[in-house]
Amino acid sequence: MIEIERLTKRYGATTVVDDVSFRVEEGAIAVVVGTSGAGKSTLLRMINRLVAPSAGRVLVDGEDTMAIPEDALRHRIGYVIQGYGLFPHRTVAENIATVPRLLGWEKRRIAARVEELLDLFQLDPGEFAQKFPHQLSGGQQQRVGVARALAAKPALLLMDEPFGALDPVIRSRAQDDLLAIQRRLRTTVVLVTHDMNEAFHLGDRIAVMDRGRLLQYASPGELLLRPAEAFVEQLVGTAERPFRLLSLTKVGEALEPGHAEGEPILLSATLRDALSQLVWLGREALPVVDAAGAPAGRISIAQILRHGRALP
Ligand SMILES: Nc1ncnc2c1ncn2[C@@H]1O[C@H](COP(=O)(O)OP(=O)(O)OP(=O)(O)O)[C@@H](O)[C@H]1O
Repeated sequence: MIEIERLTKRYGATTVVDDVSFRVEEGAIAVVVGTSGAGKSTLLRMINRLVAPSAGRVLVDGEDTMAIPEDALRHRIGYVIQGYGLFPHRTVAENIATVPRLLGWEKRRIAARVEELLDLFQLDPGEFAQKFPHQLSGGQQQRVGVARALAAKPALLLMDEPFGALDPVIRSRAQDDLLAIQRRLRTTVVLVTHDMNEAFHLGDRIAVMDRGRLLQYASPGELLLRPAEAFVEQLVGTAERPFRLLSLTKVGEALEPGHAEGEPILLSATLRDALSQLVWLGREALPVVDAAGAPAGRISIAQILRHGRALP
């Protein structure tokens, strides 16, 4: 768990992070969004003390970060930035091994960890371990960057626009991969982005910042239905609001009994996916199946509308 208490950063007379407090539960993903210059990166960099706070404090698992020596702190907190910051003259394996080496892990343990992470990120160790960063695609470099940040099993992972350099298709896959890996490892994550779609896709909670201030810190559903200020509503995008709401609910949560004809939809798909499919196929309803392909019921346009209105 991470607790940010009244964190403030001033440069001369300018306050770039202004009295920000929020808490991220163990194993949750908090996404910080806001316009350019809102103070998102500065906030993130105060968490691992790359930037020294002017006031306030950060607790990681109850411990004040000021009480932890800086290098020890950075070993406990993974950090991923746009462009991944891989060491160009080190192989993929050496890059991933950076922190375990600094921590003095035994060679065998490091090798096993590197292999485990390469597997986890679907990079065949035989093919990738000895490659250099310039021999990898952007998406592969991104995965190595995250693998390196996770190598020493950090309590917390900080990510600053980690998908910013990826094209939309790869970006969406990288987000899904991160979610799958994060759900498995249960690492607490604080991620900065200016992309609202990314925020709604990844965030258990979303922190909205504007000119250094935290305007709202809430779940995606609350942010949509109860925006604290006009600026939050505007940032969320009123035209996108219904679709974002539908994307927060799984088909399984709105399932109807009965049959329908046509291409089945998975229980785990979102209502947004279902609506899109229904409109595309020009149907009133479609069958729903579970992951094994067994029939589970149906989903209809009428049901999606009913559900859309009844959301929290
Ligand atoms: N070392 C510094 N000295 C003076 N001002 C700084 C310094 N670092 C950042 N700032 C200012 O602080 C403000 C917040 O910067 P920050 O990078 O945290 O914003 P951001 O929300 O991450 O923006 P972006 O999305 O554009 O990266 C900006 O106005 C920036 O110019």
